[in-house]
Amino acid sequence: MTAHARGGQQSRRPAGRRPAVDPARFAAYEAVAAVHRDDAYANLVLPSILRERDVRGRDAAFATELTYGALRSLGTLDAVLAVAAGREVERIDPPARDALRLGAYQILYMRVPAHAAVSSTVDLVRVVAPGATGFANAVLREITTRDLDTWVGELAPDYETDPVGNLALAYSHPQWIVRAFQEALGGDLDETARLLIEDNQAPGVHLCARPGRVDAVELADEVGGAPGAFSPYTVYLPGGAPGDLAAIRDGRAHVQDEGSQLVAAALVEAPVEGSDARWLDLCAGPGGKAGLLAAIAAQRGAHLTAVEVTAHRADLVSQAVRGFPATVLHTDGRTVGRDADLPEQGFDRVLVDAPCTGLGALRRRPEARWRRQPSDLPPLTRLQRELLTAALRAVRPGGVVGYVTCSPHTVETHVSVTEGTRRADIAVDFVDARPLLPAGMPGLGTGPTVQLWPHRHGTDAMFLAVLRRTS
Ligand SMILES: C[S@@+](CC[C@H](N)C(=O)[O-])C[C@H]1O[C@@H](n2cnc3c(N)ncnc32)[C@H](O)[C@@H]1O
Repeated sequence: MTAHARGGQQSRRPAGRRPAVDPARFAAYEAVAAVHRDDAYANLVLPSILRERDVRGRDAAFATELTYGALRSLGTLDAVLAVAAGREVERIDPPARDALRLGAYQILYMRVPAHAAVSSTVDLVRVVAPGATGFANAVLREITTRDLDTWVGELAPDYETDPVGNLALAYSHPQWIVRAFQEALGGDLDETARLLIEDNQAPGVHLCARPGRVDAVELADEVGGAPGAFSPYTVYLPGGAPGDLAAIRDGRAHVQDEGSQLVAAALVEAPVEGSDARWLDLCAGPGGKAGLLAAIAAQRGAHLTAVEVTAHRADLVSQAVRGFPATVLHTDGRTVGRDADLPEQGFDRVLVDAPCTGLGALRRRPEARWRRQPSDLPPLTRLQRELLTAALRAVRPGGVVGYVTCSPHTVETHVSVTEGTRRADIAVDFVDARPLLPAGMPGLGTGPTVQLWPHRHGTDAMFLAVLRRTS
C-alpha cells in the first residue's frame, strides 16, 4: 500500500462510524506512547507490537520509519508543535501529543501527502484522545502551511550567533550533545553537522564472520551481503532479519557493528613480548567483542576470561563464546586481586569496554538522545575510571590494556583514560592505536588514541586507547 492510498482509505470511511485507524500508524502510536509512558525502548517494544498486531511487510516498514523517525526528531517536532498549537507541548495531553508528533513527522519528513497525514492523524486522535479532535485538526493544518526548512528557518537560533542552538534544532539533538560532539571533533561545526545528519539515519546491519568458522567473503556470498570496508571480519547485510540466517543460528557469525569489531581486533594486534595466552574482557556483556576475541584466541592458542556483572548478560556472554577457549565469570570487574580468577598481573591483554552514555550509537536507539542527561556522566565516569584502574592491575608488565567506549564524549574518553591511569598509580605508555587498525583506514586523526565516527567510517563512534603497562 502506498502512503497515498493509506491516507485515501482513511478519508473514505463512512460518516458517523468509529474510524478504523490504519494498523501501521496505530502500531507507531502505541510504540511511541510506550516509550514516553513506560520508558520502553523502541527497538524492543515496536517489534513486539508489530507481531501482536500482525503488521508486516511494507506496513511494518512504514510503522518503523514513522516510529524511529518521530522519536529521533522529537526536539524539532516539539518546537514546531508548540508554535502551531500556541502552547508548550508539556501542556498538551500525552495521547494527543504523541499522535500529533506522528502526524507532524509525516507532514514534515515523510513523503505522505499532507491531506492524508492530517486526516489519518485526526482519525487516530479520535480514538486515543477523543476530546482533542478539533484541536488536532487545527494544529496539523497549521503545520502544513510551511515545509521543514521554513519551520527550521523560523524557529532555529541564528547560526552565526548560536551555531550549537541552530544545529540542535535543525538536526534534532539536545544542545549538550551537540556541544560534546563539537568538542570531540576539535570544534569543527561543519563536521558536527555531518555527524548529526548521519545520526538521524537508520544504521545498516553488520555481521561479524567469526574467524576459524567462516570467512567474510564466503559469508557475504552466503547471505547476499558485501564484505566490510575496513574490518576483515565484517559483512554488510542488505536487509532482512539476521536472526533467520543459518550462519547466525549455527554460531559462525554474530550481529555486530563494524566499529566494535575493529576496536576488539585492534587490541589483539598490539605487540606484546613474551607470554600472550591469557586474555581478559572485563566488561563482556552481552558478548559481541568477547565472541570475536574468543574466536581469535582459539586460533592463537590463547584463553579468554570474560567478566560481566549482570547475571542475564553473563548468560548471553556464555552463549557468545560457546565452543571457544573461554571462561565466563559473573562478577564485578573491580574485584581484580580479590578474586582468585582475577589475579593481579594475571593477564597479557585486557579489554575494558566500559559502560558509557552510548552517545556514539544514537543511530540505534532513537529515544536515547532525549533520555540521556549530563547528570548521567559523573556515575558513569567514576565506574569507567575504576574499571580501567582494575584492568591496569590485572595486566602484567609489558602487557596491554584496550580502553573502549561507544561514546565520543571527551569526559568518557580522554578524561577517563587520564584519570583512571593516574589513580591506578601504575606506569603506562600509550600505544599508537592507528597502526592496529586495518591499513589505509582514513580519518583516524593524530593518535595515539582512535575515534571512529558514523559520518567518517559508517560505524558507531567507538573510542579506543591502548596502554602498555611498563612496570
Ligand atoms: C559497553 S557494555 C560492553 C559491551 C560488550 N563488550 C560487547 O561488545 O558486547 C558494558 C558492560 O559492562 C557491564 N558492567 C557494568 N559494570 C560492571 C562491572 N563493575 N564489572 C563488570 N561488568 C560491568 C555492563 O553490565 C555491560 O554489560
